[in-house]
Amino acid sequence: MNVLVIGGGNMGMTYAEAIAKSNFLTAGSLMIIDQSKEKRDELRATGLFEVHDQLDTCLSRADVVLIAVKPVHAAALMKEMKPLISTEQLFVSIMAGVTIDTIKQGLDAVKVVRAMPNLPAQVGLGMTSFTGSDEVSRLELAAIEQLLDTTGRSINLTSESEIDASTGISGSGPAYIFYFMQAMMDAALKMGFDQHDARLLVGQTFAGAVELFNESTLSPEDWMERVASKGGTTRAALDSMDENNVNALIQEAAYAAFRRAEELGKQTKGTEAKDG
Ligand SMILES: NC(=O)C1=CN([C@@H]2O[C@H](COP(=O)(O)OP(=O)(O)OC[C@H]3O[C@@H](n4cnc5c(N)ncnc54)[C@H](OP(=O)(O)O)[C@@H]3O)[C@@H](O)[C@H]2O)C=CC1
Ligand SMILES: O=C(O)[C@@H]1CCC=N1
Repeated sequence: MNVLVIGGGNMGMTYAEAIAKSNFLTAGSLMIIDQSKEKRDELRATGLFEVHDQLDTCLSRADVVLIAVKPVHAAALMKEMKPLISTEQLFVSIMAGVTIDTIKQGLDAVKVVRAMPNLPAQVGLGMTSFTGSDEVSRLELAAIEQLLDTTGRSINLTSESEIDASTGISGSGPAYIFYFMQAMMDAALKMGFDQHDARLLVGQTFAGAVELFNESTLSPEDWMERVASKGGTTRAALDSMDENNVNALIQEAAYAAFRRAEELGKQTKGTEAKDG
């Protein structure tokens, strides 16, 4: 199977590296293209894949095409791709919000998988949700699942609305964790720790808590109870968060991302995306 990744930014590069380092493809069957010369030089320096400057040297050779450009660039890219593709090819888009119908129409393609990965894919701990158009066979979907799993774990969802929802949880989610970490680091710095120690205290606390959660079937709430002694320090912190409605605010943030994914879907329908 020949795979072409279009867009060698954060996610495209991550996928290309993960696929190249896995045993999923035979040597020489992974190609990547980016519009920026600087990115192409960076990609060539890895020595892991064939790097292309032009679609006409690589697109028609690909069985699977992974589209990893920003939603705002989708329309222009699809216009460029359309004369070069065939209906046998399978297109996997990781663009937030951009719907399967938009891609089918934009490319005149039939086999489309829409996927939503996340950045921890860079360290093999990615979480990707995906769904395919009716024309994608079970066998093809299973092969795509294997491809996506080179970056971590995946979940096959049944509707695009669930893909938009998962964008608000796992796609954008790593940034919420970093937001929380930044707030904890800010507090540590205010308490007098230096940058190095604040980073260690926060990083190891997150790593430990996540490990406990993943190694058990307990809920986060159960774990909170195990940390909080009656009348103790943790209860003071948790009460403060509850009084300030932090849970509701985090949920609202996740919904904001979900709604933005839906908006991007509408904006990219048949026209150029406005932003994103
Ligand atoms: N970052 C993340 O955590 C996640 C991102 N995504 C999705 O992944 C996609 C990519 O995001 P990300 O990697 O962060 O974005 P980046 O901007 O880092 O990467 C996109 C790359 O594609 C290049 N590009 C744009 N148009 C073309 C074209 N026509 N042909 C070839 N290359 C092109 C861009 O070049 P230039 O810089 O010159 O524009 C850029 O190098 C987005 O659609 C996003 O929604 C999904 C989940 C998580
Ligand atoms: O912020 C974004 O639009 C992309 C999609 C999910 C994570 N990053």
